[in-house]
Amino acid sequence: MTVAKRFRWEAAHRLADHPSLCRNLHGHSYTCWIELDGTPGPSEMLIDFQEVKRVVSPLIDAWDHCTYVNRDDTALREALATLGVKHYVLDGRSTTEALADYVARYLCTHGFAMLQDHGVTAVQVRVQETETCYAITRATVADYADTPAPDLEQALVETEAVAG
Ligand SMILES: Nc1nc2c(c(=O)[nH]1)N=C([C@H](O)[C@H](O)COP(=O)(O)OP(=O)(O)OP(=O)(O)O)CN2
Ligand SMILES: [Zn+2]
Repeated sequence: MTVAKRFRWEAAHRLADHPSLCRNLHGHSYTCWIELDGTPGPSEMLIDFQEVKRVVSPLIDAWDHCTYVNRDDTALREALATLGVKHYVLDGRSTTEALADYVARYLCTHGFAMLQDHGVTAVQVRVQETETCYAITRATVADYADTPAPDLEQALVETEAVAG
């Protein structure tokens, strides 16, 4: 059985080393489908969608109306700091693939016990960046037992003046 929950957020980013338009700062209305695989128990519910939302929402809230910035992109980091606007520092490029992997890692680490308790064995995360492109990553929950959980507080830079 596979069940799925959708999330949405708005964010800006750039791929600084991209040979074409994507090197410019631009924005996307991101959509993310999280699919969870397992066998429902006597409750006829594999996992309550609200539990998935409880785990993933802090990440989506951190990402909504942020600018993703690569830790190595010092020019953009300085500009964002000067402007005092919300941004989220990634240890690499803000590609659709990287964001899908990040969501999967976030869910499978912060939600590890919850997923195991409900017998969720695997997740698929699909992040859609534009109408014409998306990335899907597949993760086996048991593989994340010793994986460090992403730390939102370290990655999110938000000034009081712009916090929602
Ligand atoms: N494999 C990847 N390729 C590209 C990524 C990515 O994350 N993974 N990202 C970009 C850019 O961020 C861009 O925003 C999206 O690119 P693209 O699909 O080319 O966008 P367009 O709106 O120009 O696409 P249309 O062809 O007009 O639909 C680039 N590549
Ligand atoms: Zn883009």
